[in-house]
Order: sequence, then structure tokens, then C-alpha cells
Amino acid sequence: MARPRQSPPPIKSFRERLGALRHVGPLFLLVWGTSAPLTIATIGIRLIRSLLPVSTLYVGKLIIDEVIRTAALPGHPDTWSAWVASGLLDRTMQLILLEFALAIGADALSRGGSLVDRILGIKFSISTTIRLMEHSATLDLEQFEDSEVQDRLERARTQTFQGLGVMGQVFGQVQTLITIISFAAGLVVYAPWLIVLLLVALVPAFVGEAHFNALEYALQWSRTQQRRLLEYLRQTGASVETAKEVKIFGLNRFLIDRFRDISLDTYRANRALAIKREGTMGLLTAIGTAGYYTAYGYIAWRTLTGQFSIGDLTFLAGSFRRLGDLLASLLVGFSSTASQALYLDDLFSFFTITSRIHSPEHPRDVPRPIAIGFEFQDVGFQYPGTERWAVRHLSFTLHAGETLALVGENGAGKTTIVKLLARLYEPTEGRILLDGHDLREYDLDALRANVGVIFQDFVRYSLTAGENIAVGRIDEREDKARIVQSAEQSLAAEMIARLPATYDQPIGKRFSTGVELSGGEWQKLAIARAYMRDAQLLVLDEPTAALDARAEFEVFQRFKALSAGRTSMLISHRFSSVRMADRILVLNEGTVDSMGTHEELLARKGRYAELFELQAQGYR
Ligand SMILES: Nc1ncnc2c1ncn2[C@@H]1O[C@H](COP(=O)(O)OP(=O)(O)OP(=O)(O)O)[C@@H](O)[C@H]1O
Repeated sequence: MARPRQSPPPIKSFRERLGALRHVGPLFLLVWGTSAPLTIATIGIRLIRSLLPVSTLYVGKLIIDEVIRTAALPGHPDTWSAWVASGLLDRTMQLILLEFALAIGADALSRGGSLVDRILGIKFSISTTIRLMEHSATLDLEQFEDSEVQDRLERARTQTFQGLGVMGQVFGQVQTLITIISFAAGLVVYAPWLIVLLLVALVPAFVGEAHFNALEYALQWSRTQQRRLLEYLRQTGASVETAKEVKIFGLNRFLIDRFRDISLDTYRANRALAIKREGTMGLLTAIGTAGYYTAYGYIAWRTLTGQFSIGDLTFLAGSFRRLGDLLASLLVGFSSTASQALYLDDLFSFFTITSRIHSPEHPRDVPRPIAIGFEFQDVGFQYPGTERWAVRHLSFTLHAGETLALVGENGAGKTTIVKLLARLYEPTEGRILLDGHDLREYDLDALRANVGVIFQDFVRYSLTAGENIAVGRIDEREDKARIVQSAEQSLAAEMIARLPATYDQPIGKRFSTGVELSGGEWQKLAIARAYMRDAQLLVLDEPTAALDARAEFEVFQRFKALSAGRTSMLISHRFSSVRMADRILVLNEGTVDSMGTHEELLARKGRYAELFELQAQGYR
């Protein structure tokens, strides 16, 4: 297992980071699309909350001034009841009640706000995940096999549960901004230059924060592959699919050590950055604190000289401290939002990946029945990112209604031919015709609906037995008769009848009620998918390898009988099965070696005869 290569960290300039803020608009639309009422609720609550702090502080100032004024009155009452009776306490009491109401209101709004945000967050994560799944479904096989696309998907996936955070930050900042304006309005009345002092004191912290956010993003970005590898190791070490082999080979220690190694590496990089960040930021924040105490001294002095009341002193000192904190959080928050918006790049950039294999604008109908067949004209194919030709100069015809077997050694190109037939890939050179027209001229979905392929590495769905067959044609999953018939055709019916819940039996060990099947039983289930499909071309790409010789013979005999009138292709390494085909195409290193019936090919005494003889000897 090779260590993932590290991409150079993309440290973005301040401008680029600001540029990422362009995603805030589309993000807002995503959030709004998730739930308009909740979005309105969160904005409304934040608006009200933004004005509460200054109101509370100002009422506090009024209380202090009122208490000092009342205490200084000559000949005030001695007892509590006399105080109340005199009416002198009325205003103080009213003010205290008002502040109490504000405090209760603030608490309630804060709880209500988190509740709304939490619900919105869950809904957002679900709806964005669904969008990601929908978009992933449009991508080509080639793109899935590309590790760069996998990285982007992983980064986008992270955003499905973090994305709302950015929106929350933006809302939070608007809230902070309004609070700041309300506090600043108070300060401007008393001492405007204090605001300038505040700003100057905060700039260094802001710049520092912005710088470290960029470093942090670059670090996370460059570690995407490692994160995927860690996830892979964790899963391989502890999943039902791998448990058997991991135990037999005793791979646990190896996997855990590899996991520890790679996470240590990530941990060290994160720690180094965290230490640098906190150290530097500590110093820069101290500058802001110095600014605050300078202002505090000034306000205290003005109070001593009688220009400010004690109430003013508490209001101003309070305002100033809160304003300092708020400005710092606004500036830092702004820089962090800009950096977080970079992560949104990952989300939105995934949505910009588009498939390369599409239907044409005016597709032709897939002929029914197919009259001529599929013709390969000098087809060559290189897998993306490779120089090697997996197949080249392939020219042959798969006639309508015939059963063609593909034979060749491992890596000869058999599966590649099947993938090209189903347009999972496009030929790099040459073309494939269906009834005289390039495959690219047909509607992609209609073409795929007409091609039923069961691959050697078919998927073992953790679904019921019936559903495992129905996936062959998922919109007919309610058609029980069709499922049962497909199972009978693929010889799976007998095995399903023995399952405790027959067709409704969950299969696979992933969930508690699941029953595990043998390899051959899984294959019979998978082959039934081909019969479920109303496809004109049926392909069995070696899904029978785990069947015993008799079972494979029966499956193929049945396959041939049932595909009468249909075009079919089968791939097998067993010549007893291959010889049943009408014609056999022998492949050698991606090119056609020979083609003919079993008898013709034997008579030619070429590669086919040689391979056949080799296998026959094994049975003597
Ligand atoms: N996704 C892929 N990316 C790059 N190369 C691939 C990919 N799939 C197959 N190849 C290469 O293409 C060649 C042909 O592979 P293919 O799977 O068609 O062989 P095959 O005849 O079906 O072999 P087998 O009998 O082992 O199933 C092989 O050399 C293989 O390494």
C-alpha cells in the first residue's frame, strides 16, 4: 500500500480568500431551500438578540445612577416598609424588573436560537447529502475511478455537515455587527476617539488570525488523501466484509500500526500549527488588551474630574470592554468566515464536475429487435491515466441473436470489451456500431436498459433475497412473479426456498437479521438479475467462477436456452461452458487472436486448441 502522495498545500492569498465569499450567496440559497421558515426564524432571533446587550447595559447604568441619586437624597426613610411607602423605590424597582425581563428574554432567545439552528443543521446535512448523492449518480465510471474525484467527493462530503456552520457564522457576524453599531452609538456620544483606539489595537490580531486560518485550510486540504486512507484502514480493520481475511492473515496489527503511523504524522503537523498559532495570537491579543486598559484609565480619570457619573463609568467601561470583544470577534470571525468559505469551494466545486458520457441531443431509439448486432470497428482503449492499450485494433461483430463466448488469459481485455459495450467507457479510437449506428447516437439510459451485464465482481447488496434480484430492474421490484421467475431461471429459487423468510430474507451479515450465503449462492442470486431485466443483450462476465462445474454447466445451458432470440455474451475460463456458445472470440493481449465455433477453432490448432488441451489435460 503506497503512502498517498501529498499535494502541495494551496496557501491562498487574502484576495482569493475574500473571493471565496462569493459562495455565501449560493450557500444561502441552499440553506433557504432546506427550510425557508427556519431560515427566517434564525435570522429574526439573531436580529432581536443583537440589540439586547446594549439595552441591558444601559438599563444597568440607569439603575446605578438612580440608586446613587436616591441614596444621596436628604432624610430618606429608615425601614423597608417606609421606603416602599415613600414611593422613592418605584423607579429602581421598575428598572430592575426591566433588566430581569431582558435577561430572561435573552436566555429564551438564545435557547430558541440554538434549537432552530440545530434543526436547520440536521435538515441541511440531509438535503445536501442527497444532492451530493444525486450528483455522484450522474458521474461516469471513469470519474469514480479517479482518485482526484474521490478526494473532491470526500471534501464535499465533509461540507454536508460543516457547510451550515459558515452560514451560521455569517448570520452571527451580522448580529455582532448590529450589536457593535448599537454600542458604538453610545460611545460616540461620550468619546468618539475611543473607537479609533479600539480599531488600531485590534488590527494585529485580525491579520494574525487571517494568516493562521489560511495555513490551517492549506494543511487540511493537503491531507485529504491521508484522511481517506485513514478511513479505509479503519474500515478494513473492522468490517464484516474484511473480517475473515484480516483474521486469517493476522492483518490487524499491521492495519493498526499503519493507522497509528499516518495519524501520528497528521497529529504532529496539526500540533505544530496549533502551537505556533496560539503563541503568536497570545502576543497579538495582548496589544488589544493594552488598548482597553488605556481607555479604562481615561474614563476613570474623566469620572474623577466629575465629567462622567458613576453610571456613565460602568456603562462606558462595560461598553468599551464589550465593544472590544465584539470587534475582535467580528474581525476574527470575518477572517474565519472567509477561510471557511474556502471549504465551500470544495462543496461547490464537486457540483461542477460533470460527466463526459452523455446522450446526444437528438438520440435515436434503440432498435427492437436488434437486427444486425454490435460491430467493433478497429476499437482501441486506454484506461484514463495509462499509456497501455487495454485493447487495440479490435474488429469483430456480435451478431444479433447469437451467443458469443470471450476467451483469453487474465488481463486479455474481456471485461474491457463489456464495459465498452455498455458505454461505461468510450473507445479511445475506433467505434462500436449498433445496427449500423455509433453507440454514441443512442440514448444512454435506453442503451444501458438494453444491456444486462452481470460482472464477476457483482455487488452483494445487504438487502432481501427478492430485492437482490429486483435490482436488475428496480422499478419492477413489486412484481413478485417476475422475481420468482428470474430466480427459477437462474437456479436460485431452490436455495431461496430454504431461507427462513424466503424472498423477504435479508441477506448478508451487515445487519442483525441477515443470513450469509455461500459464494455460489450469491452468484445464482446475481445471475437472476440478468433475467429480471428486459435486456436485448445479456452478458455474463464470469459471475459463475464460484459455481461448481455442474452448476456452471447448468447455468450456462439455461442461459443459452433462455437467451434464444436474444444476443448474449459469456465470459468463462471453463471450456466446457465456452464450447456451448455459437461462436468463440479468442483474445490475446487486447487483440483478436481468432474467432469461430469450438470445432473450427480446435481444427485450427492455434491458441484456443492449446488452451483447451491444457485444461483437458488437467481433467485426465
Ligand atoms: N480501471 C482500470 N484502470 C486501469 N487499467 C485497467 C482497469 N481495468 C482493467 N485495466 C487493465 O486493462 C487490461 C484488461 O483488463 P480486463 O479487465 O479487460 O481483463 P480481463 O480479460 O477481463 O481479465 P480477467 O480474466 O482477469 O478478468 C488489464 O491489463 C488491466 O490491468
